[in-house]
Amino acid sequence: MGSQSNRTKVVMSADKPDDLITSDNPDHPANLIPSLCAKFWTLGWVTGTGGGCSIREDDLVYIAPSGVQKELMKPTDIYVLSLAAQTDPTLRQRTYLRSPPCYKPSQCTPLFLAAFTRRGAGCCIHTHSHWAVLVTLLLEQQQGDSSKVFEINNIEQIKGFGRGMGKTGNLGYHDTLRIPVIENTPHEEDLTEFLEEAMEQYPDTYAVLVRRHGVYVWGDNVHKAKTQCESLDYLFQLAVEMKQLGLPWISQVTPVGPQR
Ligand SMILES: CSCCC(=O)C(=O)COP(=O)(O)O
Ligand SMILES: [Zn+2]
Repeated sequence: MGSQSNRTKVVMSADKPDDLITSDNPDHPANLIPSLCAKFWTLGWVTGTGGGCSIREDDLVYIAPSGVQKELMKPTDIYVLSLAAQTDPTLRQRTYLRSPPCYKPSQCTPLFLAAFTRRGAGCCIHTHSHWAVLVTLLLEQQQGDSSKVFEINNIEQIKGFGRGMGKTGNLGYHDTLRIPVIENTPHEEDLTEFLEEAMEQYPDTYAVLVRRHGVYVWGDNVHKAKTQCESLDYLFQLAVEMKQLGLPWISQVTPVGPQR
């Protein structure tokens, strides 16, 4: 296995690339990625340069640099690419409309692109949250296929999740939330094929856990991706604490009141 630099070819193009990341609007992706990452850092999601997030607006994808302190990023650090301009179906060769000097694009880029191309997501967040990692370690203790999926039900915060891309409404209190787990690989970009397999196996999932590493969470837009990532982190923490108390993640609770 080589390093990312000799595995992924990066091509540059664009007339006025800085126009793509210059805006007074705090909700512009080039402003939003740094401000979101600064918030995520306070939650322990993107410490030590790990983790990050990417935003897609129509055809344009905004990506952070690799190996930088994500909470200190500036809009001028952001890469931009056009999804339509990508001709390599494996996305190993990528054409950037804007590329800041001195950096490489995030190693998470092909995983973010999988969420955009395969799910039509508008935002994808990758965290190295302790709670996500601990859940994968607890699952690792289980035998067989049960170690490959996190399942929880009958917890109010499950309502923070959509039913699936293209489906309306959110999960209900009694629904079971299932998040597949893939094994970690030495290089982040090598996770892509396993993330894509998990997406196929769990067509309604909005997240994939990576064993001993973290989690990828996406949504139609920034608001939904952030809501789902926060809900998931809450559930992961709860699950770890439930396990410490000997409480099961799946429970049989008799529904009360009218079922809608
Ligand atoms: C200590 S971070 C190792 C790489 C990683 O897992 C990650 O999420 C960050 O990758 P990037 O290329 O965006 O710095
Ligand atoms: Zn990572």
